[in-house]
Amino acid sequence: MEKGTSFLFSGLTFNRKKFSGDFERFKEKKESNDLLSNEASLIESRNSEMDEITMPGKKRKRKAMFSEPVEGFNVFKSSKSAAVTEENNQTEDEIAQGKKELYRKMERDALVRKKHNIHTSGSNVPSPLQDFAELKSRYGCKRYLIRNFAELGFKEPTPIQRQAIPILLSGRECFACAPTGSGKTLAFVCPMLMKLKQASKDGVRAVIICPTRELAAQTARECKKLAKGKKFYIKLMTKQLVKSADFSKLHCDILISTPFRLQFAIRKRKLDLSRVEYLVLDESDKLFELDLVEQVDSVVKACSNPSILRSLYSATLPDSVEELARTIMHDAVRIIVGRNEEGKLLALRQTFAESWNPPVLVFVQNKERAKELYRELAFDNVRADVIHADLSQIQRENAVDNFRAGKTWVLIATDVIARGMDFKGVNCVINYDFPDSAAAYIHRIGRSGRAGRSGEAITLYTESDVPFLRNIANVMAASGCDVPAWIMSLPKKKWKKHRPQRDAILTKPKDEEE
Ligand SMILES: Nc1ncnc2c1ncn2[C@@H]1O[C@H](COP(=O)(O)OP(=O)(O)OP(=O)(O)O)[C@@H](O)[C@H]1O
Repeated sequence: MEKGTSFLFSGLTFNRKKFSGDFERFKEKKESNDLLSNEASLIESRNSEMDEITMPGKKRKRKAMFSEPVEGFNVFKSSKSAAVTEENNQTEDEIAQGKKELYRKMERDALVRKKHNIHTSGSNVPSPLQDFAELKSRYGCKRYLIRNFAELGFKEPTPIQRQAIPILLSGRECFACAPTGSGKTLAFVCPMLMKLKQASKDGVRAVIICPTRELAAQTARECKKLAKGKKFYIKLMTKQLVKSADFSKLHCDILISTPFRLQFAIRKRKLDLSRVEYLVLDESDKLFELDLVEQVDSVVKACSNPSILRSLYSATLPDSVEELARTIMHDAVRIIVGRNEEGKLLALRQTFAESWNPPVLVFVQNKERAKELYRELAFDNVRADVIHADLSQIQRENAVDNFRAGKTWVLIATDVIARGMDFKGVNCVINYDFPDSAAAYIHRIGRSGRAGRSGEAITLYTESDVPFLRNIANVMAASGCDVPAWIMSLPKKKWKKHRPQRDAILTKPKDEEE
């Protein structure tokens, strides 16, 4: 999955002739984009200064410089001294100053990305947000939105919000991979509200497609909360609406729907999506699965406005999704946030904060990780306990007794220590660390729903586990799970005790450790 293909969407292969229409429209957008603040415009104009400085008649040179992946400090790798020409009227000092400022900005951006574990690829990626206040200073964000963030208790943007919002506000398309619960909804709703500015009666202007009705309803609720105080027409495509609305008269700024209902409305009810300016595909990995992809495709086609801005969000980014994304997007930026271990902790926290059904048994790879996870959950007031090999037999038995008696709701364990222990009435098993064999997987999930009761099993995985996903797919399918098609199409791999080196389970930044 991680390809290190930093030149993805970089524009190196951009065919100007073929996409001349798009090229023109991006140019237009840039000129008419009145949301860009002074600072952003300054950056834009500086970039175009560099454009002129480095490349009169030498476009490749400029591309090499701006296509470099802006990650870590690699940004300076290919920065070459600029050629000075007679054609521009700048002095060498001015050019040097401009370059210096540009490098400073790139360094600042790289630091923010590094701190928040944001990885981007694509050309000329807009700077990530340092805080919500920048939305106002850089993009002229209206007060109601900032006020709503404060009322909802959002103090600072989450990593995906830091990077996706400026990209979309700069008129660029993006596809983003960020863990569950990382605030993706706000990441696409905020720029949408800012760009739409105010309610209009010009037909549907923005569409958000979600794979399930529940998610669509939740997104509509979030959207309304974020738009509070501003009269936008935000509509959820309910069964009622799809059957009875007169779509020719429907006032709708933002329409949120499943692909099925949208496709139905387009085909049978003459819903016109030709004016849609923003299209969001949420949970795109699910949307691109076989049973939905055709419906999604017809919606994407119906959104025929040539100036449309598309963005795509997902908690996983399998190659198949990335390939499909590429077919519908132009010069998009790829954002990957909080990959791996960090994402797992976030997902677990969200599960415990939202909907869960204790008692829950959580499996990790070794005793060190069991202790680390226990320390993290202890902060969240989750009634958790842990059993590991450093505890005495009595301590372990007490932990299990408390779990059985309902005094603790979450028990963290390793495979070894859990072997032979009877955990009756476990409602959910969470494989926090991917099992190291199919037998371990069966053993773990067999702990839930015993004696005829139904149970739930959640398995979290990171990139290093992906090659082994297929190995548990059959067991998942046999226990009634809907296994995504892309997992079924992976090759089976020999297990060889899959216990990868994982980052520690730790939310405290490393530089704060004593
Ligand atoms: N900047 C923020 N600060 C604090 N909380 C936030 C912020 N942005 C969003 N949230 C909250 O975080 C929670 C998760 O957000 P959201 O549902 O958008 O995540 P998600 O990435 O879309 O997850 P999922 O994949 O499950 O849909 C929500 O309760 C939301 O209100």
